[in-house]
Amino acid sequence: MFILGSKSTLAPFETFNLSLNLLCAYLSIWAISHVFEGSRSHFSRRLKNLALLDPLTGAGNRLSMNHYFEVELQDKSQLYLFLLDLDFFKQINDEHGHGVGDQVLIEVATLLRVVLGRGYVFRVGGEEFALFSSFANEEAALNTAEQIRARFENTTFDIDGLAINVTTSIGVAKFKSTNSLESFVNQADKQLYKAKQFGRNKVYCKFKKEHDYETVVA
Ligand SMILES: Nc1nc2c(ncn2[C@@H]2O[C@H](COP(=O)(O)OP(=O)(O)OP(=O)(O)O)[C@@H](O)[C@H]2O)c(=O)[nH]1
Repeated sequence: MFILGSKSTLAPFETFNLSLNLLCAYLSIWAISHVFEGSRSHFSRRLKNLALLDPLTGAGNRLSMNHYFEVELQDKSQLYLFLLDLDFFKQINDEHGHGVGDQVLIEVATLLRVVLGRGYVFRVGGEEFALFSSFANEEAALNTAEQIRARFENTTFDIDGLAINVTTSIGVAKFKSTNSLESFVNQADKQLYKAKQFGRNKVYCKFKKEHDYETVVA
């Protein structure tokens, strides 16, 4: 009580000095914590990217596909999955080397993002990609898958002066309310298998009648 009630014995200059010191200390702590917080969030972003992105192509990996499907995606009612695999990719590696193969994969991922537009691209295997997007109906989904197939057929990648052509086989699946991610992927995988089996550079899906393939799909 005595101390609280006592008059300050500090001279005005000392009071000013003390306030200045306190202000400096406060600003220093603020600046340090600010820098620390900045680098902490930078590293946490980098860690997240390392965990969720394929380091070669920058596309999402399997883990981010799971997160996207299970957590982020709210409305799956019009969802379609294109499972896309490059045809005879081993030949590119064998003929031009793994480095060129890597560059092709980077170009492929970029082209997929461009052609798909709104939608998500994940690299789920060496030369296999999973594309998720919503469409108004089956025809629209199939048309887009076919456009992607045709785009690859008509694109020549320039890799360090080498002209590289690669085609794709695509299996398409439409989401059903009973689907888990695994069963959804399996559904598309069955169609991809058919596309490979029946000649590659093709789009297959369950909801398209077999006889239509001759006319619509290459
Ligand atoms: N350059 C490169 N090649 C990869 C990578 N991951 C997988 N591969 C190669 O992809 C090739 C896949 O070969 P296969 O499974 O025989 O498939 P494919 O030659 O595309 O033939 P189909 O799929 O049957 O049309 C192998 O040569 C793998 O080494 C990668 O990250 N970089």
